[in-house]
Amino acid sequence: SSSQPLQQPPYNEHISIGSRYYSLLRDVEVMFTSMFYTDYVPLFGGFLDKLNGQSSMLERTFKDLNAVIEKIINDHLYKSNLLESAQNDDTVDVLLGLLNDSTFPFNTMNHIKAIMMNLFVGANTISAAVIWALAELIKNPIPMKKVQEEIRSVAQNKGYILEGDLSKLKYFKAVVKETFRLHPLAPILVPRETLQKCNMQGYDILPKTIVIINAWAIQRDPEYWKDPEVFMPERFMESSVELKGHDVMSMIPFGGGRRVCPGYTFSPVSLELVLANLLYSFNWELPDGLSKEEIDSNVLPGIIMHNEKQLCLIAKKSF
Ligand code: HEM
Repeated sequence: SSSQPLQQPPYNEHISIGSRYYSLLRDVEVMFTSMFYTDYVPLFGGFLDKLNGQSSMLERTFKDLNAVIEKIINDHLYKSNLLESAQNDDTVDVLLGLLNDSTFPFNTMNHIKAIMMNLFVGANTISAAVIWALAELIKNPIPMKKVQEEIRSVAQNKGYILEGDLSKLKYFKAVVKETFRLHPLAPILVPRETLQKCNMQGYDILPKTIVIINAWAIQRDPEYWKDPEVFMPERFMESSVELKGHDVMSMIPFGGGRRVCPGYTFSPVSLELVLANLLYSFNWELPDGLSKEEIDSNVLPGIIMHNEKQLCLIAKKSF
């Protein structure tokens, strides 16, 4: 990360967060999983990365990301000079409050920028999960009907679903799990390095070997899942399988162990609240001329699995 001091306003005026935000998110996601020759052939790889444009793409993406993060930080610093009360503090205000706090080990501006980058990349997961769930439900009208009936009977005429309602939505929770099973958002977990020699299925794995874990394949393994390609939330109704990654052989949408996704604690609730309210408030239909067979399950390149073609549905107010 950059060690340059933050710029004073007016700063980086060419960056309008609104216009660059979404394309930057995509570029950052792609960069995270791009292959760089220099990682494998340190001597000549840099030259090849320059030749194929990877290095300049990385530099440009980093520069823009840094500029967006600095703009957000500056806006917050400027705002907190105007407002004395901490009443409206958000995550960035809290992080800035830790600057130079000697009791906190990650207290420099670069640490704060790095934490913000993690949040920035993580933020796109919730919307991706909502879209996968809606795509599966529109393709499967029986689960769609069942889940909407359950949500509407719990919410009754209240007009919305609150966090406290979620624990009563057993079938809905099964829909969420089934969505994560078929569409793990980060299918190739964070790479691991072996500490000691081990043997897996007859293969000797030496210490310091990079191991890639394919959650997508694990969650569609016919040895653990009946009809693995079929969207069938019922499979989770009587099952003790959780999202947290205790069942490493069958279900790890948030990874597991020391590198488990730190968003695990709050992401499921955020996603469930958004999805449950969308299913409660609207009936969903395909636009004229589009059949459910045409809904795309292909994914874009990058660290998070997004549909290649945008999902386009018609929402009709249900009450
Ligand atoms: C539905 C939502 C999400 C899913 C399915 C998801 C999934 C994952 C997975 C599978 C990993 C790799 C874990 C491993 O290798 O064991 C991961 C890592 C990570 N996630 Fe998430 N994530 C989600 C939301 C978020 C959010 C909202 C944030 C940030 C606010 C976030 C931040 C991170 C970070 C920083 C890592 C890297 C952790 C490390 O390397 O130690 N994630 N996530």
